[in-house]
Amino acid sequence: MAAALTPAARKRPAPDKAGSPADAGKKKKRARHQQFENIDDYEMLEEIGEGIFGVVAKARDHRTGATVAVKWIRGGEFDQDGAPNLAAVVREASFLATCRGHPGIVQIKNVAKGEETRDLYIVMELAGPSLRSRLERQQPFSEDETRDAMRQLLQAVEKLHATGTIHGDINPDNILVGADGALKICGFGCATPAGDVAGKTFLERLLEGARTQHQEKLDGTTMQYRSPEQLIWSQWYGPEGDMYALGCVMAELLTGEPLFTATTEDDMMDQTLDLWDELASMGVEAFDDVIDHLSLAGREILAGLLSYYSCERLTAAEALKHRWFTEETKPPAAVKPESPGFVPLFTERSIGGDK
Ligand SMILES: Nc1ncnc2c1ncn2[C@@H]1O[C@H](COP(=O)(O)OP(=O)(O)OP(=O)(O)O)[C@@H](O)[C@H]1O
Repeated sequence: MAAALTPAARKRPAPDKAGSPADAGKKKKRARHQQFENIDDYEMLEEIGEGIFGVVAKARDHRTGATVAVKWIRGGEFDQDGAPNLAAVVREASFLATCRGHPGIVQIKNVAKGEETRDLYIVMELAGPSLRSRLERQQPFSEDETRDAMRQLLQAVEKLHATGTIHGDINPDNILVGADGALKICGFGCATPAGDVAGKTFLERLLEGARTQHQEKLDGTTMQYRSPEQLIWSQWYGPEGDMYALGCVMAELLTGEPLFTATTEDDMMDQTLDLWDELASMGVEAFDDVIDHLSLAGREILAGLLSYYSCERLTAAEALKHRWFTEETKPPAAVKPESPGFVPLFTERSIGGDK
């Protein structure tokens, strides 16, 4: 069994000692907290996540008393004009808005702009904790739990892809787990429109030069969940990259450990090629050593998602029609559409500046 499928010796975070890097991080977060409290309508309760484009915090909406999640992107952090921020936020908010109402995608409530600071805020429903923290705290998922989780994720990704959106950064940090086990995909900072690449094979994309837009954001994606084509030909990746990431997530649900543990792009490529080699030579038996509690049908899904060639990879719609989902003995939980509870987007209003 090659390294790619060996359960990872995942490194736990170092103990939080005074003066350690973790402590320095906390001080940084506290400083942000003080500034965040200056926002008129939202009282910051605690920071819950951080991406390259902003901080996500649990916050209380003073007007309604509701607890929400606010992604705060500081104005001008990436450009003196602040223009790239605005474009990125509008794009991220638009992707979320397009999918609103789907239970598997975190609901956007509002977008706001601080007139003085030019900070931008995406207000969302609060969900979570993240699947990453669930996996770190509890046992790996059983096959039934994995099937339920994968069904929800595939339905959400089917919706995303149907709207022409590539998420681009699906990983356990960007999957939130509700108290009832309901999963929601968040973290749309690297999302991109399928645009020119939609409906084309990978080869057609290469020949026609049809590139995925905004590929500059690939650096922000989580390397251990990148598909082979994202690793090699990053400008031509399509929605299939999300399917590969879902394969990585599925393996992690079953083992409790990340499928790939590479820390450099070269290592990641080596591990990706090892997996390709194993799947090519052993087929679904490639998973025997690490996933002993998965039926043949489940292994077919896993192998179909982790196919090296993007054109052979299962789409979300195809995966959902597979017998692993359709022939299970237990009836699937009904998925009810959610009321978006939506406040119109881009109602620009001042939410206070630095006072
Ligand atoms: N609505 C939410 N409720 C609870 N937690 C959230 C919510 N949205 C995001 N998070 C948490 O905050 C983290 C960072 O979110 P963010 O949207 O910044 O991620 P990202 O898109 O991966 O980063 P970036 O936008 O910088 O690329 C997520 O990984 C998630 O764990």
